[in-house]
Amino acid sequence: MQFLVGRCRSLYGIGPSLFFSVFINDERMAPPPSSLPPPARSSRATSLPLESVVIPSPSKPHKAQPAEQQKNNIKVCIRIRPLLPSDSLAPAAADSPPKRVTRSTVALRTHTSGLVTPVRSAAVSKVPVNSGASQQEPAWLCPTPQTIIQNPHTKEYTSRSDAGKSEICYTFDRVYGPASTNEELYRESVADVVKNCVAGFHGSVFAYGQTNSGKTHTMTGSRRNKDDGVIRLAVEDIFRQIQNINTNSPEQQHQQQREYLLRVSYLEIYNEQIYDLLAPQNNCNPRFGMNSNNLQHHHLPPSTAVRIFESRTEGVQVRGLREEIVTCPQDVYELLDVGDARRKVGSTGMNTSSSRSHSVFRLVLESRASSSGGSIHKGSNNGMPPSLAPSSNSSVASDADSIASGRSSITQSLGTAIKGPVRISSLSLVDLAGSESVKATGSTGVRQKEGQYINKSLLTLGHVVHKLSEISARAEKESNSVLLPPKEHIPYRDSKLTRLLQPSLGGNAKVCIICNISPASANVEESHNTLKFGSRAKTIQQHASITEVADEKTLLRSYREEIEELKRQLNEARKAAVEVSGHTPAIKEHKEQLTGGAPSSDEEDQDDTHVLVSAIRNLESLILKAGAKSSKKTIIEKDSFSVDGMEAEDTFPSRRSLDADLKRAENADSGSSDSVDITDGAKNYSNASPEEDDQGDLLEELHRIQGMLGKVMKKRKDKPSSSTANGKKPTPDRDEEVEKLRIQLQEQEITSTMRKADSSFLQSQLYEKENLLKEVSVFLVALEKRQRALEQENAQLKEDLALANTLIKEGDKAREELTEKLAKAQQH
Ligand SMILES: Nc1ncnc2c1ncn2[C@@H]1O[C@H](COP(=O)(O)OP(=O)(O)OP(=O)(O)O)[C@@H](O)[C@H]1O
Repeated sequence: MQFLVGRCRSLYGIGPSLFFSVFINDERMAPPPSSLPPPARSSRATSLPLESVVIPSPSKPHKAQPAEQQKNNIKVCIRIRPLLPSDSLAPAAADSPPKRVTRSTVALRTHTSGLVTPVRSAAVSKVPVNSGASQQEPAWLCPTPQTIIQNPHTKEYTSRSDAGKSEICYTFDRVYGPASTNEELYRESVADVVKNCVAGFHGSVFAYGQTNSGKTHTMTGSRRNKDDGVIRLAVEDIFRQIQNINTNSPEQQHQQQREYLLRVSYLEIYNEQIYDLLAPQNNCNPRFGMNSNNLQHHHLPPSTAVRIFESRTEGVQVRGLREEIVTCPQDVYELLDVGDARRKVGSTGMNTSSSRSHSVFRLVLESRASSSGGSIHKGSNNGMPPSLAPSSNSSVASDADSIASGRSSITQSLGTAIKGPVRISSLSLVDLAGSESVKATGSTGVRQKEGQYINKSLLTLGHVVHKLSEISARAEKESNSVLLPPKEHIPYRDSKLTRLLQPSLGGNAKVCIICNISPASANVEESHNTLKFGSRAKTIQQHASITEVADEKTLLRSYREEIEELKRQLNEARKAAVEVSGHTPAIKEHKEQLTGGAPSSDEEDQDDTHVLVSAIRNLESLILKAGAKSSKKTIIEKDSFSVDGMEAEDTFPSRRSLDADLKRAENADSGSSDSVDITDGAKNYSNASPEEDDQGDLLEELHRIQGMLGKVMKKRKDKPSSSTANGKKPTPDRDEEVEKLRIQLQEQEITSTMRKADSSFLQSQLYEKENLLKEVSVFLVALEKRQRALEQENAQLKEDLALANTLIKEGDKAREELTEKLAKAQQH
């Protein structure tokens, strides 16, 4: 299995028009590509739209899953946090007079699993329970791992609407008690969504609940206590799963070998504005020099506002949102640190570090079968294609040869693989801000305003869930499967939160909703609301399907093709150089005489080739071999990264080590003053605005290598012949002729390489312009139509006006006549 990664980030979107969703059972695989409908558009991969991140949108109505299966696509679990000392100090609790509730015959037992059960037979003395947190009883009991009931001792805290009911028992997929751990919750409730996501299904995990109920603790965990939250556990799990895919039996291995490309984004919705938590600002790009040590809140620039919009063809998109390509958990953790530090947090009367925004961390996985027939992995280099074999300094020529000879086998095997469908899935991990009452939090001013925005968006989420559950219930009643999108209006557009979550709630994702509740009796009413929300969400029926893209519009494929093209170019250049300068023994001999054994230009050329080979290897190294074990939470950064996966990469090389590797390859050639400025891209990158960055940093990477290729050619052209440099007379005509030929050839190579680079660049430009033109012409047509309609309206209005004027005149005349008549009559 391979793992395809990149060192640059990209803003990048793929419109659903280019997608098709293939309904398949969870266990079954998608139909073969041949049965897939043709792509809506096709173009070179390099001309991908780079300006927006597409939120996977609900698929078009398609054949429905059986209702039972649809229900299983949404899992709801409850988590009760432990009682905190602050619970007794919360304003709501403080507001209510301490009630002397006495225990009678029911005692509680907290099991090691966190389950809290009543022990009915126990004789318990009567003690007040609301006189302090330590003496408080939890307001909730979990008689079974799936049920939750309110502690009968806290009935007086129940709202009037629920008070009449004898015992409200809620049932969920799983209820976690106060002693439960993040890891346990992850393993039992979330891991399945993540597993499915690696298999190609979209997935979403939400933490929902009132403020101070433990959502952030669940999703983010506590670094201080080394207690990872769901997000980190999911990230680690995804990488582990990708690695482990190869550890199956050889037969399965053959079927399952896939390469993956992962990218992440992180946003927050604060006061109904979307902010990019990973946006680089003021040279503070997370990719350059940012590490967890300098992530003090006050050192970080604020996040950047981005825009959400929805088009009929492209679905929900976030324009300007940054996506980072990641190669190992460590990469993701660094980004998470950046985002978490930027997220808006404030102190309220209920929570000293209350999230003031909803956050959405999103991981997109592109994957495809890495070979068809497995030929890509067969060969002499431990089963790897020659181009992926490890190299040493002494094997420059053989490396280049490897690249050359590997070409045919790669293009053969990739020829089919590149054309194969690319599977795209996303995992959204959402930490919602908590609902809060002004009375309970005691918020004023900014905090109060934030609270209003939070409540409003959560209210809309509640409406959406309510509507969806109604639709599902009706469909079930009619024993129909739900067809999406439903015809009824669902108020997704009423808040940014629901617009963003639309694909997860009304789309085709597998969802896990974690409802966090507080154990404090003062919060019983809010907890009931949360449980009701969870119960409703549980009834939603949801499709889950794998999305596969048949055309070229994926980052994965675009990357692959560019690498192949680069290798081809290098191979051509090298072959030509060998033909001219190295392969005629007589010339070689003569040159040796002239140079007296000093390094010849051939050797220098070989050095250049080595630089190129290293550079290409760096690109190639973006294709990582997985399959080896990664030690838990310990991702070792390797200084030099071998691209041979069979040489046991015990871990994923981090983006930083890849960067360093590439830099080394670049620096190896830094002596020349006429060098193509290969660092420009990086400089521009760190200073560029997100919009500028949109223009394909990935391609920049590839073009950089192309630039290096050009540079080597140029150097060869400019370089005086080695014999001259050596102070020996370049007498023989033959040698001059050879030199001349060499120069001519190099010129041709340069021209051809540049042309190819230009052509690919121009092609992408052309495509963009064409698209723009299309949009403009559509707009113009609409405008013209509108103009014609307006002109017609205008003409009609003129006619009406003329008519009205005539009528007025006639009226005036009639009035005058009447006036005259009246005057006459009066005279008489
Ligand atoms: N399972 C748990 N174990 C220990 N402490 C917890 C647990 N869950 C929550 N807490 C603690 O409870 C407090 C509130 O948790 P947290 O900030 O995660 O709540 P929240 O629901 O995210 O609140 P808000 O919506 O205001 O951001 C924190 O001090 C946190 O450490």
